Amino acid sequence: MSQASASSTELRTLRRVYTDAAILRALIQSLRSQTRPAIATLDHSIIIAGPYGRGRLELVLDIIHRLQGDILRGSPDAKSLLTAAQYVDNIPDCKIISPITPPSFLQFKITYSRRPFILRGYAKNWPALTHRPWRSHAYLSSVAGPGRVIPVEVGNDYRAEDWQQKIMQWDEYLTFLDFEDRPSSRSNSNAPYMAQHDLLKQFPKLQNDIVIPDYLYADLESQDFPSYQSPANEDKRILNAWLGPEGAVSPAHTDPYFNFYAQVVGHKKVWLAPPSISNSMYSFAISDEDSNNDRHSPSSALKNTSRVDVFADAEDMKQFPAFLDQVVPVSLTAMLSPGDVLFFPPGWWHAMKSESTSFSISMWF
Ligand SMILES: O=C(O)CCC(=O)C(=O)O
Ligand SMILES: [Fe+2]
Repeated sequence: MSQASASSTELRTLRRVYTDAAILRALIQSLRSQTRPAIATLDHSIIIAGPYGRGRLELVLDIIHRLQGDILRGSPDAKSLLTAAQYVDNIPDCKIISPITPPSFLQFKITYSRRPFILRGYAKNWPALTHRPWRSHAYLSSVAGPGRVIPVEVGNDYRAEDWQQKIMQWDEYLTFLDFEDRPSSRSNSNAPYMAQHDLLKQFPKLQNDIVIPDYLYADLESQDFPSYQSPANEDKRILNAWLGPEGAVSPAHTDPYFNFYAQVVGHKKVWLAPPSISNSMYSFAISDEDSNNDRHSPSSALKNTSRVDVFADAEDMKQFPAFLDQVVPVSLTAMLSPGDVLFFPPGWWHAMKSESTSFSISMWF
């Protein structure tokens, strides 16, 4: 190594140490309610150090955005800042999906709808997050009334052999989950997952608790997305609820719709990759072509689902070299907190993992 490159390595190390020290300092300041000094500390890391390090710019901007939200709301939300910070090294080699301020209807229609983005806190004033809280067991039980049943998924995730769908009592299901007003003493990570279910149709009172974003009426130019399909119902949109325990996973897959995905309760880790890398996703469709006589040949329902566990360590992904080479460098990730809304276009690969009891609403259009 030459003298010159040794010193540029040192410089990079210094910039990285400065950046990480600034992030830690800002978090401590925010915990002491020194919100403006915390923003200044983070700005220093941008001005002086770059900031340097994988995902650090996105993280610094995200924390600033949240701190500014705290100033506007007048209350520091140190917990959500810590969640963002803890997250940074969770999934290596992924960029963080940019959080942006809400675009205008036209900006969304013309440019923003082409790529994933996150609107932090966009849904924070929904009744579901304020006075009719979906984080309350008592409220969720009351909107249903007694005797109601719902479909749940049991087993690791829908690729596993022991995976099944069952119908169970809504009230019984709620007792498996930790809610703010009824913390359960037992670990709930083996509870079933109520995934992709039109709960709002079943319990219509819940429809008053959310607000459909205007963006859903943007009538997007879908020819740029070859896999796009218009939802085949009158509303031209499909709403689904996703309620599950910590650890509930949806493996990487694609859907043919645009998606606004709102996080209402708890935290959810999301992973995304663009349609262009589909050939490196080891989907079950490709495995069907490769092996003629696979007795576990999955049904065509899995052809848009990957065999790779995208949340696993790189070590466990060695059997999927094209994924490591082609997908990992372009994949994106984020942690959604209550009130955050994620957007992504049709054909984008996505996987989700609940970090706590989590309740989300997807809006396909
Ligand atoms: O929340 C999840 O587990 C998956 C959500 C999803 O796949 C979707 O909204 O299309
Ligand atoms: Fe999906």
